[in-house]
Amino acid sequence: MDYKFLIEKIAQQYEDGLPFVIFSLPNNNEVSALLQKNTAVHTIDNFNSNGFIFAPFDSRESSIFIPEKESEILQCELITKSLTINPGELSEEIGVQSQYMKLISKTVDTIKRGNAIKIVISRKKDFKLQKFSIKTLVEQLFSIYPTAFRYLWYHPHTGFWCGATPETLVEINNHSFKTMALAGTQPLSDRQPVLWGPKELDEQQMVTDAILDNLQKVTSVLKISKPFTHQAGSLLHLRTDISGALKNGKATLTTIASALHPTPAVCGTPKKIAKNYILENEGYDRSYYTGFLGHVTEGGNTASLMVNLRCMKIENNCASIFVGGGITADSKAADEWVETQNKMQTMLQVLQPML
Ligand SMILES: C=C(O[C@H]1C=CC=C(C(=O)O)[C@@H]1O)C(=O)O
Repeated sequence: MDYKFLIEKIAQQYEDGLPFVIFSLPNNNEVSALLQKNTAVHTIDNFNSNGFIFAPFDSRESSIFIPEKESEILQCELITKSLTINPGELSEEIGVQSQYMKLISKTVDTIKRGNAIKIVISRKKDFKLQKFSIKTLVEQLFSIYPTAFRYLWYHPHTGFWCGATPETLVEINNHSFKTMALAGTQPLSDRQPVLWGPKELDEQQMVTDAILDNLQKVTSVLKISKPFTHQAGSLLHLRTDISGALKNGKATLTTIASALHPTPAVCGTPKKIAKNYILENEGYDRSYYTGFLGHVTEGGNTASLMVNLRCMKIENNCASIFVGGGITADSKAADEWVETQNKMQTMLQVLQPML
C-alpha cells in the first residue's frame, strides 16, 4: 500500500463518518491504520481481543474499541517531510492565567497540608482553524515528532483526536512488560550537560516509586534504569525505564493497565486522592486527555499502550489543546503556567498551516 493512497482512504473514511485510527510507534517508520466498516460503538473492559483501544482519563467512563475483525487493516512505510518549526503565537489571557495560577496555589496548599504528595493539574485552550485538512494534519504530526507515538483517531462517539505522546503506559510481549516513569519538564536548549533541579528530581523519583508500588501485585520487576533525559519535541523530561515479567497466572494486559492507569505523571499520588481532587477542582472535563490508547494484538498477549498526552480534539474547525503539569509542595504557580504554555507548543506547531 502506498502512503498517499492510505491518507486518501483516511480522509474519505472521515468524510463518510466512519471510525478509524492511524498511528505510528515511536522511532518507527511504519504507519498502520484500522478503518472500521460500520459506525457501531464497541466498548471494552477486558483487553483480550485484537483491535485498538481508546480509553478516557476517568475509568468510570467506557473505553472505546475499534475491533480488527470489523476493520480494514492497512500498513505502509511513512513518508516524512523536513519541516521548519516556529513557535506558535499564544495570545495573552490575563483572566485565564490568574485563574489557573490560583488553582495551582490552592493545590500546593492542599499538598502542604499533607493531603497528597503530587497532583497533576491541567487545562485546555481552543484555537480557531481557518482550514482543517486531514492530509496537512497527518503530514505535520507524523513528520515533526518522529520519536513520539503519533496518532489520529476518529469515532462518531468520541469525536476527532490526535496527538504525539512521549509516555508509554505499558508495552507487553507475552510474559514480559516495559513501562516508564516520566516527569520533570524543561524547554530544549543548547546547554550541555542538561541539569535538573531538586524539584524535578524529587518529582520524578515520586513517580518511579508510585509506579513500582502499583506494579507489585501484578509483576516481578527485574530492571529499573537510572533517570535519564528524554527529548519530546521542544521539551525535555526525566525518564526512568522499568521492565520485568508479569506474575504467572495473575497478570494480564487488563490488570497491568488498570494497575498503572492513571499514572502519577498524569494524575498524582496517592492515586485516589489525586484523582478525586482533579475531578472536583479542575473545572473542565479531561475526556480522553490523559487516558490511554493503543493496538492490542495476539488476543492481548502483545500490546503497546500509550498515555494520551500532547494531544488535541478537533471539532467544527476548533482545536482544543490539552496541557498539564505535576504539582508538588515546591511548585511555583507562575512557573507552572509557563510550563503549560511550553507544552502547548507541541500541538500548536502541528496546527500552524491551518491557523
Ligand atoms: C501532564 C502532562 O505531562 C506530564 C508528563 C511529563 C512531564 C510532566 C511534568 O513535568 O509535569 C507531566 O507529568 C502534559 O503534557 O499534559
